[in-house]
Amino acid sequence: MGWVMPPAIALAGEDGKCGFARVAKDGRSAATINQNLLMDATNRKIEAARAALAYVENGMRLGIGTGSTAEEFVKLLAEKVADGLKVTGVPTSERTARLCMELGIKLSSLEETPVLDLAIDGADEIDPALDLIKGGGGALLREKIVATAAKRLIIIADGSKKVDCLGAFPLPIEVNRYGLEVTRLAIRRAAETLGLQGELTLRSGRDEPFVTDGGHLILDASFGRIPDSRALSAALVAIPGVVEHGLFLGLTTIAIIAGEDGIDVMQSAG
Ligand SMILES: O=C(CO)[C@H](O)[C@H](O)COP(=O)(O)O
Repeated sequence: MGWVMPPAIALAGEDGKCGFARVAKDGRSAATINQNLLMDATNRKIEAARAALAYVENGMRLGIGTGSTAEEFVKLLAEKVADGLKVTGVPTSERTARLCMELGIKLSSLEETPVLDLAIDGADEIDPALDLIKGGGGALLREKIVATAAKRLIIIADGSKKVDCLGAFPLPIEVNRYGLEVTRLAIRRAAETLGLQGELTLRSGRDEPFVTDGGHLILDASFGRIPDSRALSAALVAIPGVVEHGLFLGLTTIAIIAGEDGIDVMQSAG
């Protein structure tokens, strides 16, 4: 599951000051407004997913992402499949595989289908160069392998995912269980060398701690701002206990972002 949290809302209090109040000036409760914000975000995810469908052609080998936005895409894709579209999907997680199977989308594996025409996935953050933070749903390793197997990667998201600089969303780092504390220290040292500081939190889940489809753990790194994502990426992959990290650099072909003013389609310069 992605980090789908309603943003905290600042409502006008009785004294007219901006602050958190239980009832807005127009009488709507915070719960109602939060519900509406969630609905807006969901509708935008659906619109981005619908726009991505236009890139799917009959016979395609398709990488299928993980998370709430990717799931909206899966539901729309399943409708097209029911109408006769033929695609072969390669899922990026067990969760996505289950949904595809429930909805009748034919699946394959990367062993059988190592080259994909297109991958479609969500993201936690997207910067102006279309570099990403991914892995809020814990599927970053398979997502990155699938994205790399695909000739094109289309990212679908609602406008809240757009950032000027990556890093406000905690960076997921998938690590081996063995030597966890050694790896944590090595990540901290590597980050500090690059001027980055912040908590490295072991992700918890229904099973404690959260365990990825590959059987690994996730450390979420709250750096706040990552000015040089390429240097951080290189430093992280050099640490033996790091399996993969959620910086997706230079992989995105197109980002489809649904915001307040409609859909923005951004193409990578590369
Ligand atoms: O990287 C991911 C999963 O590992 C997701 O694509 C990312 O977390 C976005 O999720 P959502 O669409 O639910 O906001």
